[in-house]
Amino acid sequence: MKTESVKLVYFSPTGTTKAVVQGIARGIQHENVELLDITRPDARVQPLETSENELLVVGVPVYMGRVPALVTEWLHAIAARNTPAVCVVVYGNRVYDDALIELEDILTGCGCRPIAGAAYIGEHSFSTDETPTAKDRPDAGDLHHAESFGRKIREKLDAIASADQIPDGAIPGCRPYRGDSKLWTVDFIAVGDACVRCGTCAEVCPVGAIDPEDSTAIDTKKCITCCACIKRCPKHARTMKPGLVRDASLRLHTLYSERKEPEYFL
Ligand SMILES: Cc1cc2nc3c(=O)[nH]c(=O)nc-3n(C[C@H](O)[C@H](O)[C@H](O)COP(=O)(O)O)c2cc1C
Repeated sequence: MKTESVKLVYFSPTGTTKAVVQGIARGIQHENVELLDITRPDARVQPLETSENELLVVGVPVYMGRVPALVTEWLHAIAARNTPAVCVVVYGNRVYDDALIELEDILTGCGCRPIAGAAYIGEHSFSTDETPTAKDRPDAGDLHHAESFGRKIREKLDAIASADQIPDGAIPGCRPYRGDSKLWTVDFIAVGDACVRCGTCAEVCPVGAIDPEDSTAIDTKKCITCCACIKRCPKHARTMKPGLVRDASLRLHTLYSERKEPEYFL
């Protein structure tokens, strides 16, 4: 089937999900690719409308084995009409549990026809230089895999005349979903003297939890512990205080150091 465009939709506070879906898009090789980055709160105001003539690629990170609760409302509101869709989850080398089938269910529920799914590995949000987990992933091998997955999606689309011919259910998973969509409410970010109040942290925060005028003022009720502000601080002024998140970082580093590989389902 012919598609007029590919829409790449992603939520990606620390950039690994974005890198993966862009890799997939390179493999799909469509001349008309539109990016819809829903990481920032202002990008999740307008609902998305799509038609049968488009291919939707939706990528989210795995949070506690689930699709991040923060984006489910926006995803549920997508207005699709038989739109072929690719479901992509990116996880930090621990587990993705049922996040992929959850994403498939959400997209099916709003009128999409899932054509493929994949789980990739990205550097864990809680990874630090001292306790790295899946450091620098997706790496060249992962991105090569993503491009090859993209080519396979294209071949699958080329082999059918319309979205009605997409066969059901290649994506594995259980219902009710494992994992827990409830995140921690925790005061875990230390701001050091190197901070120059440039405001980058507030800009990259996906939930508006940081005061743009005072980067030490963090609303812990809004914070989703994504660590974008830590990882993207140009002065490396933000670190983890001792406690829940730093302990988790050490635990992940200790227990999940064995490299996992991407998987796709077509
Ligand atoms: C609150 C939270 C929960 C997470 N839960 C999981 C998980 O259950 N399994 C896992 O392997 N990685 C987990 N991660 C790690 C992210 O899925 C991973 O780092 C991903 O690559 C981040 O995507 P991004 O770079 O697009 O933000 C979690 C990260 C955060 C912030």
